[in-house]
Amino acid sequence: MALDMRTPNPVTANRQRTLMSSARTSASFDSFELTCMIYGSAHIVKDRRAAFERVETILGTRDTSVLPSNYAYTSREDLYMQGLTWGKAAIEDSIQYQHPFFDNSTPQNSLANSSPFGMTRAMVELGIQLCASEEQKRQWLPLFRTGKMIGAYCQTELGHGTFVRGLETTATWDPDTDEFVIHSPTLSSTKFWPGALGFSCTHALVMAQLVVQSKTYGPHLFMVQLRSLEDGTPLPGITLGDIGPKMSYNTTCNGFATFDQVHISRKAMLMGHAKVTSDGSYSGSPNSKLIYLTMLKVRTTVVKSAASQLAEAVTIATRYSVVREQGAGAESSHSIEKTIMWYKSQHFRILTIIAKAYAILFASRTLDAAYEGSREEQQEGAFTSLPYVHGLASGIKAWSTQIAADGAEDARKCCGGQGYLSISGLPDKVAAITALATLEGENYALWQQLGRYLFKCLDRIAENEDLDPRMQYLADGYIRHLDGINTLQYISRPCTATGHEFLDLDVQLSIYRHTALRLILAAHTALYTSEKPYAEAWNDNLMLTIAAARAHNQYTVVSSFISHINSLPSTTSPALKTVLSYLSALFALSEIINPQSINAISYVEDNHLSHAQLDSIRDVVNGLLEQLLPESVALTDAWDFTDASLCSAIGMADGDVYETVMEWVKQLPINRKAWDEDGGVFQPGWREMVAPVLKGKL
Ligand SMILES: Cc1cc2nc3c(=O)[nH]c(=O)nc-3n(C[C@H](O)[C@H](O)[C@H](O)COP(=O)(O)OP(=O)(O)OC[C@H]3O[C@@H](n4cnc5c(N)ncnc54)[C@H](O)[C@@H]3O)c2cc1C
Repeated sequence: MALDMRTPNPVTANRQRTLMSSARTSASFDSFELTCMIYGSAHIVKDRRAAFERVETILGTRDTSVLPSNYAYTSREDLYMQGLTWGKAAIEDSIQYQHPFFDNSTPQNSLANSSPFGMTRAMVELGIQLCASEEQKRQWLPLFRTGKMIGAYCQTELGHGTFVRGLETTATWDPDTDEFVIHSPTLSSTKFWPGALGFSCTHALVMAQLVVQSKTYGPHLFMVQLRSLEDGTPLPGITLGDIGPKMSYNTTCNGFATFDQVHISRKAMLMGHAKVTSDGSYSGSPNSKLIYLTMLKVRTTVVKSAASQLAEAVTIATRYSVVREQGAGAESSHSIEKTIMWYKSQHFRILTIIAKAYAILFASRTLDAAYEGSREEQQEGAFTSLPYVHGLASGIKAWSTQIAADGAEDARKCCGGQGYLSISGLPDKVAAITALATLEGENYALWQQLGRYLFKCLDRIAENEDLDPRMQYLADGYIRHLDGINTLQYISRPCTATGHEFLDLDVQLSIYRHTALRLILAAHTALYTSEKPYAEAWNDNLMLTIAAARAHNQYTVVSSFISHINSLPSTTSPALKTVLSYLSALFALSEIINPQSINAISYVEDNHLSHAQLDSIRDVVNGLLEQLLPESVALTDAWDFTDASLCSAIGMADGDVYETVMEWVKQLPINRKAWDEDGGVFQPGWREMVAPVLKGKL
């Protein structure tokens, strides 16, 4: 007997479709207006939709009744070939139609480096733009932009990731040939992890220790050809391979590379900042941090990706939650089943995750603006705002990727058993988001970088020196005492708000400001009053430093959310403004009362908020949840994800969960073989393993 594989996706109304439709129509605002706000304009939304439609049509993924191939064919080789297939479709579309939609993210809304072609745009072209000379840009950019060269960004080694200065690969200038020799001197210097390095790229930007006339100048970037452009084989002296299956990102070939005395032209060193001339003289970069500009810029992209990937996960969970029904148990008066969204715990989890996705989106805009401002300043040869931007990017990247990973995992749990199915799309999305906490600056290293910047600000305040204007709240927050080592003092003003006053944005900001000022000074004092050597004192106080950095970041993020809402264009509809301001308040207040938020305890540990005030905040949050419940589906629809890109049997826009789950499950190769060939049982397993057990032939 064969399973019916051709069940069409029913278009007739079923209960789930009806529930979805009413959840969607309950919104008070037009989700398209929010879509335009997310992506920039109606024109961009139209072009973006067209790009997705073209690529999804080529890939054949728009027919959602067909089981997506990534759930059917899952070997290492299969997944890599699928990544090549959709990566090729995306890059060809971008080149033909000259658009940026797949520059930093894939047709599945994942970060572009999960495509074998993705590193070219996302990091290599960027590295060239930021670190190469004008001549080098003219030479390389057109080749990468037209697909004539495919890139990887090779920094991490088997032995070193976070500690970039500890990289061991060397680039030694050879005076006899006026070339650099790229070499891997140890096993631990093997380049390990770079996306596309395994089998897809032709060239790589390689981070190596520059050695000129026996002097080491630290890590610099070099353009190295790795493979023959004719047949893809590695060039002499270079060994390349794949690093194997990963939690996610299996559609690309993260790889390893070793170099055995590989000669490259001197002009292959990226010489936009530091230079080596033909007589072996070295001139350094005007600012030592410029070598890391590519990573800084990519961090801004990672933050945007964290927002959209979290939005993807919560879109699936929201859609499932408004169509999935469960009763509350025999002892409950709710004998009639309710959609799971009705239960307050689900309602709280889903809506706070939605709020976090928007908080990250708006924080990313603040970061982008600061980054662009700093770039303009750098074009004029000034670097004064670079430390601020570096601190800002460190905090927002570490925070956003952590809450996106935690939020996506909770969104998955919100879908119960079905969320554990691969075909829900959630396991892979959760695993992909988790990588963001590690790549482009490991989060715990980044918290420390922000902490270091904050302490420098406090030192400047103590010395009565100017701060970046965006850090003025620190200068305003402390009183200077000119005697003793602890020269700064924070005078705390207790929070006096009650009831609905917590909806006041200034009240919310003042709570966050108080906590930041208190924790930054506490960490600074602990560090500077320690009698241990600095490195030991730093390590002893690391958790205080991280708490301080997190508190400052929370203040920045809440300020950014509020200021974006305050500066919405005058054309924004009142309904949308209201919904976004509720969302901002939900974000700010739920972080304080939710015991699962990392910082929750810091808002109450000094009694700045009393027990009664916490109860008031809980009431206000409950009110916000009620207001926002009818908006849930529209708030996630606004991200404009296609069904094909969500690739989720339980997250279809039309709510058709059960039909899709069963259609896809029936098409799994293991079921097809069992039903089409073996009479409803998987014969190899039954014959060789189950039957002998049954027949006692152990
Ligand atoms: C999906 C993915 C794609 C990647 N793509 C690329 C790529 O294209 N190119 C590339 O070059 N690399 C790539 N990487 C590698 C990535 O950049 C590194 O994994 C990252 O920099 C972290 O380094 P590590 O793995 O050596 O971790 P480690 O530095 O060994 O960190 C391990 C643990 O030690 C802790 N730790 C380390 N140092 C400190 C410290 N000073 N203080 C406190 N705690 C510390 C960290 O917090 C972490 O918990 C990729 C990684 C992933 C997961």
